[in-house]
Amino acid sequence: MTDSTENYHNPIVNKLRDAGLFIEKAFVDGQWTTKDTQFDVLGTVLGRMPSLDRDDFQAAIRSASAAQPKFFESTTGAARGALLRKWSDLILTNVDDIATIMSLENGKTIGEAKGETAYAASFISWFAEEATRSYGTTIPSSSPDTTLLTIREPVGVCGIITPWNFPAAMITRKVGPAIAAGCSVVIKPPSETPFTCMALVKLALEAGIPPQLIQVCPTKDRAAATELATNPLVNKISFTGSTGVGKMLAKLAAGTLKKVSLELGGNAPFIVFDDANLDIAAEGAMFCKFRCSGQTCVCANRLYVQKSAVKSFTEKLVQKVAALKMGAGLDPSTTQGPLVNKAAVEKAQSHVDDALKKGAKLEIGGKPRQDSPGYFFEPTVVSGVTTEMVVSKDETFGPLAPIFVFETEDEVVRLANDTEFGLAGYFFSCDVGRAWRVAQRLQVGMVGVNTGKISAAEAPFGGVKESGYGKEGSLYGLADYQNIKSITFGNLQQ
Ligand SMILES: NC(=O)c1ccc[n+]([C@@H]2O[C@H](COP(=O)([O-])OP(=O)(O)OC[C@H]3O[C@@H](n4cnc5c(N)ncnc54)[C@H](O)[C@@H]3O)[C@@H](O)[C@H]2O)c1
Ligand SMILES: O=CCCC(=O)O
Repeated sequence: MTDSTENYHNPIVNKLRDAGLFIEKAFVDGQWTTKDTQFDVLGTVLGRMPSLDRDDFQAAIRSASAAQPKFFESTTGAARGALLRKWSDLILTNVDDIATIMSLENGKTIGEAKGETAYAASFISWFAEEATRSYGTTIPSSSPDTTLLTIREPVGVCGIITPWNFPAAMITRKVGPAIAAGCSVVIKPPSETPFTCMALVKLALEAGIPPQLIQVCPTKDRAAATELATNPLVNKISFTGSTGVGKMLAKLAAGTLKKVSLELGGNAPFIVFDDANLDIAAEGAMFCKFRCSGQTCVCANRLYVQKSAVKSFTEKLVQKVAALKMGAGLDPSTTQGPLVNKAAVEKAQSHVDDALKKGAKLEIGGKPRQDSPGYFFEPTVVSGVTTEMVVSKDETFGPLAPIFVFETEDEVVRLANDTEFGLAGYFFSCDVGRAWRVAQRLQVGMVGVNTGKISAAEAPFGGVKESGYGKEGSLYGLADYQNIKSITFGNLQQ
């Protein structure tokens, strides 16, 4: 192990204004550290990271546990807010470098990467404000002899595990409220995209956040990462990722009854009624289907279009898809970056093949492409899709827009809800009565009505059913990192 933050010869640093933001190290107990056991990020194209083991996780947890009470006891909400505000400002000042690192490790376009960096910073600045609004209550007591009130306390040490598709925002949406509440965190960043996380943490230190408060344990050893779910010193685990891994972590966390937040997979319905503005609907579909090349948990997975609108909507969508341009994320003319890996391309292909085999029609796209390095799959639209096809049940997590036809409102609501997932849902209609009805009837945590954009720091983010539990961002996000303590005061007068 070493305490050096020096950076060296990796060619990526030539693309950065501040080469020190590219860090191939872990951050444990206030030290930048490395190990002999390492893993490649993007093969060997980008860099290497130390792969931490269970002992390292335990050391990080112990250090975070020792630091947390000191931090909470020595800071007010306003002081924690000031630290977070400074961190958010530093992220925005370094947006170009962070976006460059993110685009290189994730593949998303530089425009999207800058957008995500601003989105990531917005969670920190949001929770900087929330830190000062952590109110308790006074409660009318049922007994004349007592006075009852509540205060909010940090849960303690939070284990944080996040996916590669939003290398910055999934981390700040958790770390922002954790620090606002007075918690410490041990982060297991995604092994596909650890470098964005390290840059963010370096800026957190520059902002003055105490070193032991944020620990980062990159690893390829998934079993070691489960220490965050089992170690008794960890009080909460917050996970974003697939439903299978989320369920496994929740079971492990039950052993010590940790508080658990789970942001899991989706299978979002996207409904276009025949009274919708079809141009707005097609625009919404482009955003929420093809953002991050279809690799977001809130991406539309099933597009239901009412029979009389299907021809016109499909034409509009195909025309827009034809204008997309695949390529390297750093090329400013690129609108679609590569998928995360070969398996992602194979999954998209298998969903297309299955649909076509069962009678769907290919409108555009439909195959892998290899014009530049990376795993590309053409933005694809398939029509005539039915419930027998795999894509009606399984999240593609890729650039495939499958169009189903429906006839009535009742039918489409039933179809939309016919899934074990319940993260996001979208629909387009100019009928106010229908808008209110359908918004209530969709079994999801988040609904977009006449818009495909539902994500913002102020909007409660989270799902129902097997898409998980807990709300991130918004006025609810801080509470997930706090315990409410009730204090009953006995009346001292006889
Ligand atoms: N609801 C949300 O907010 C949200 C946001 C982004 C992604 N997602 C979901 O995430 C999934 C895609 O991400 P993914 O493929 O990286 O998910 P994943 O579950 O495979 O991985 C997520 C994180 O968990 C880690 N992990 C994986 N297996 C583990 C194990 N056995 N023990 C400990 N840690 C483990 C990974 O290394 C990564 O850091 C999709 O289903 C998507 O819908 C949900
Ligand atoms: O992938 C899921 C998160 C994306 C978002 O916050 O909009």
